Amino acid sequence: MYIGRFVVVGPDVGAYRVSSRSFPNREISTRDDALTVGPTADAPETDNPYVSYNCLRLVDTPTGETAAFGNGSHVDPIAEKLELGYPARDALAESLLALDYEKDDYDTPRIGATIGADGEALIGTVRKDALLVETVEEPTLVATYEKNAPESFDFEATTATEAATDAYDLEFEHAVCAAGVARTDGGFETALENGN
Ligand SMILES: NC(=O)c1ncn([C@@H]2O[C@H](COP(=O)(O)O)[C@@H](O)[C@H]2O)c1NC=O
Repeated sequence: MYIGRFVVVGPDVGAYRVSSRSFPNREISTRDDALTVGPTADAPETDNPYVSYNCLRLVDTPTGETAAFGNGSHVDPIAEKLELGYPARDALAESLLALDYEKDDYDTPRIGATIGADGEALIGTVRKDALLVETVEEPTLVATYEKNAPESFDFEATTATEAATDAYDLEFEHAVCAAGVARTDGGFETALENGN
């Protein structure tokens, strides 16, 4: 089954996977406190505005360090609102709604998630027909296609590295790269899996 990009979160560990039929020549790289999706050196040029972006950011908020991740440029305003002290629900809902679903051939939804220092985790999506933002108590997945509403998901990773590799290895078609994040006693850890 092809479900496109997806996030899994719950509550202490999260992952974001790029699956792509159209733009497989991409990888995740680390830049300061962000993980960034971009083209590999051999990727054909594209003017598609939706394929390069920060997919994960760690930010200091008034309630402690928080992770924000998702499938596009909305990750930045989510992170910035968290830094300003917005509740995660509001940061997700306002940023998803402001940027809205992508204006491409598929009306691709935006998806995102947060994990706070206090263990609070949320997941959300904006589709052409809905805005959904939920608190997560157990591992939960939302994807751009097919599984386009948050659903409980069996995800046993406990570290950032496991989260990235487990997400990358899931059977959903056209895996390209994945990011993982985990809350530890010493703060957040991140990891990436580019399949090479
Ligand atoms: N975030 C991404 O990595 C991303 N990759 C592709 N898209 C969008 O989704 C469309 C379909 O891509 P695909 O056939 O690879 O699922 C692309 O034309 C592009 O507009 C993306 N946008 C949202 O998921």
